[in-house]
Amino acid sequence: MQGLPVLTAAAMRAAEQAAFDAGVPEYDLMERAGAAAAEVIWRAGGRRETLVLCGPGNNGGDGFVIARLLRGRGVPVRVAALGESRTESSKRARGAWDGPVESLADAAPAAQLVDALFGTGLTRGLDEKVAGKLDELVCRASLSHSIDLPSGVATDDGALLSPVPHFGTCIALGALKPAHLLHPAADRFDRLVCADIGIPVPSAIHSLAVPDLQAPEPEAHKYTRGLVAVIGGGMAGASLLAARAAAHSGAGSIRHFAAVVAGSGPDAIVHRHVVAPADITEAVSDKRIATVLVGPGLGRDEDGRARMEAALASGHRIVLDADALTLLGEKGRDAIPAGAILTPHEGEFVRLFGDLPGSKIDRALEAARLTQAVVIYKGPDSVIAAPDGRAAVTRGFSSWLSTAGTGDVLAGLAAGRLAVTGDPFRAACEAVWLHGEAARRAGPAFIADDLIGTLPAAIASRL
Ligand SMILES: NC(=O)C1=CN([C@@H]2O[C@H](COP(=O)(O)OP(=O)(O)OC[C@H]3O[C@@H](n4cnc5c(N)ncnc54)[C@H](OP(=O)(O)O)[C@@H]3O)[C@@H](O)[C@H]2O)[C@@H](O)CC1
Ligand SMILES: [K+]
Repeated sequence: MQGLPVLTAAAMRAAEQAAFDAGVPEYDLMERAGAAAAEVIWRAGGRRETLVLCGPGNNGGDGFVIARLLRGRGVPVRVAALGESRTESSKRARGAWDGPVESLADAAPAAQLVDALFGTGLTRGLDEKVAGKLDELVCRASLSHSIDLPSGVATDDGALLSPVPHFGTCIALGALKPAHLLHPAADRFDRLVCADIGIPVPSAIHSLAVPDLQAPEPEAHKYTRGLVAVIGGGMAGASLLAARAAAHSGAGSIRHFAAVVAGSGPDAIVHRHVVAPADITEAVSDKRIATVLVGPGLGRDEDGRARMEAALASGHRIVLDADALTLLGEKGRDAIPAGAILTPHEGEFVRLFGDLPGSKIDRALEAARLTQAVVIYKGPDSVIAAPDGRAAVTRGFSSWLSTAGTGDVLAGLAAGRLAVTGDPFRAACEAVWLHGEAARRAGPAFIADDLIGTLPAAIASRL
């Protein structure tokens, strides 16, 4: 279950170099990249009048190849360049274009715009005039495509180095780059297409794959399918929401221990009103428990702390969320057991790990390495990172997920899938995907409870 590989600029250059070393002529790669991108543009735009903007590097070289191939298909194409071509391959591609080359500053808009100004070689923001001209031309086109990356984004962390217009399509070449998935760059285009350029692109980082799920074995019973214990505190609504998500995750049996009496929940969940933290110890001593979830509705007081300690001491596989993460931030992350799943949002992440350097992917991977836990670093671009260096990054999930209680649902799903699979990274990836798919099916303006209702259909779609 792998998504598309994600490579940094340096990793992509290394993959290209390996191809050159294996005998692939350098210019061939540019022709392949240009041909793959031209195909995508042709399918979208047909014979629409097209303006291709070409920068000084190899991204610009791709642009010249695209222009030539589209013209060969009868598309009326104009080319506008930002200065001279500086690399050998881009000079060759420019030489093979036998039409005129306008200057970018003077270029008039066209119905279709192709941005081949800068790709992975961009090291600083675009000049104000260039950024302004690009914005104008993109806004005046009815179709716009950025080649490899929208010009102005930082390849490796998704930052905007200068203002970047909003493109219709981004055509990634050879592999995804972090900026295709990480915000704010990932929000600068609607549609993402990854064009194959025929070279191996090895990476431990992928876009989040659509999972393959299995129905229970014929001999399965409620314990073999996984018993999840959800430990709540004084705010039983949050832990009940998590328990309900776990109950619809595929796990076989759910127990919910809250310090206060929860509102009505499905009778299939065993609810127990457990007030004294010592009684939590007894409640989680059942050897049949596959996974413990602690955090949603826990509270950050002494009582919450004692309940979390009891959960940690149980020795079961554990998912730590919400208040448990904040309490661990105070207690020290050494208390996190190896093999746990952590589900921090931005604030909880910083409280636990401080200001780690690098992209969101780098930070998630470092957090996973430090704790030997699987980290679901939540946000519009959630990153799931494993201690062994694997990571999966989401794209395009519903922005309606930014509502109260959805984190509790995700935590319950993670606990449920961990109980089913016994594999923290796989469970975390499946949970995040199911959460996003349940949200897609719930449509706009849903509340967290609605996700419980769409979960069975989300699961059914992957059986
Ligand atoms: N390698 C391959 O074979 C293949 C690569 N492929 C393609 O190559 C792309 C990477 O190409 P690339 O490395 O040449 O970098 P690119 O993004 O074109 O720009 C670098 C140039 O821009 C300049 N520059 C930077 N910032 C600037 C600024 N703000 N304002 C002005 N100038 C600025 C910088 O100059 P310098 O920083 O040295 O001053 C340099 O001249 C990649 O995304 C993909 O599209 C595909 O064809 C597949 C085969
Ligand atoms: K570009």
